[in-house]
Amino acid sequence: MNIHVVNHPLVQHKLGLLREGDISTMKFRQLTQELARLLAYEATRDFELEATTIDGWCGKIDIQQIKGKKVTVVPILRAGIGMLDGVLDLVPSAKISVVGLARNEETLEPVSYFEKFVDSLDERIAIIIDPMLATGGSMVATIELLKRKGCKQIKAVVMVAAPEGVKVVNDAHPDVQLYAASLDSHLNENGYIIPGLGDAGDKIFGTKHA
Ligand SMILES: O=P(O)(O)OC[C@H]1O[C@H](OP(=O)(O)OP(=O)(O)O)[C@H](O)[C@@H]1O
Ligand SMILES: O=c1cc[nH]c(=O)[nH]1
Ligand SMILES: [Mg+2]
Repeated sequence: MNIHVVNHPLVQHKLGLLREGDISTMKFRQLTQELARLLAYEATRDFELEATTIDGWCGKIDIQQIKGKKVTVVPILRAGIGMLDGVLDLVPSAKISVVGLARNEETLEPVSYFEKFVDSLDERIAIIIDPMLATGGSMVATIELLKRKGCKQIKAVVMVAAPEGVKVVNDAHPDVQLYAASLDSHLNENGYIIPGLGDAGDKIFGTKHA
């Protein structure tokens, strides 16, 4: 299975806290931001550097800077918004493209309701963010929208992934690199990740039901 599971102690500790059954909206949101920041750190690890010379305090000095490529962060609505500020903390100049998808609760198919992309996607690295990769339907739909717009380099950062969804994404788009805090056990009969987090969108937005 082609997925990079980030085993850093901070990531695993925060993920454990996130799994608490009756977690508050505030705590879930805060931990989601913190995890997003740590996962973004890993997902940007292979960004290319180039040498350049600047005027330092003691004269010319050689420094390293990230090479040319521009970044677009792509939150999948709604839940992906919960990770956005954490990722932008590390890539503050990134432009934001938005994809609105909601899973039909019976068919589990993603239903599209919004999309707005930044320009020059053929020159950008796209970092898709969504807390949950379950059947993989929403992720594949987003990757396909980006590729149709010319995007050639795509990474996807999720907090929790199910093996079923990872396989679907790997099979359809083997070029897309996946990053997660956990590869969980399986999906239940309602398409929820086990042990998972429950409904991440509801928990981030405070619409969670009893
Ligand atoms: O891998 P999949 O089976 O497609 O499921 C994952 C999707 O489901 C959730 O969103 P949801 O549709 O609940 O919408 P929300 O973010 O508005 O809560 C989640 O945030 C993903 O986008
Ligand atoms: O477990 C899941 C599956 C889909 N969406 C969620 O928010 N959680
Ligand atoms: Mg969604």
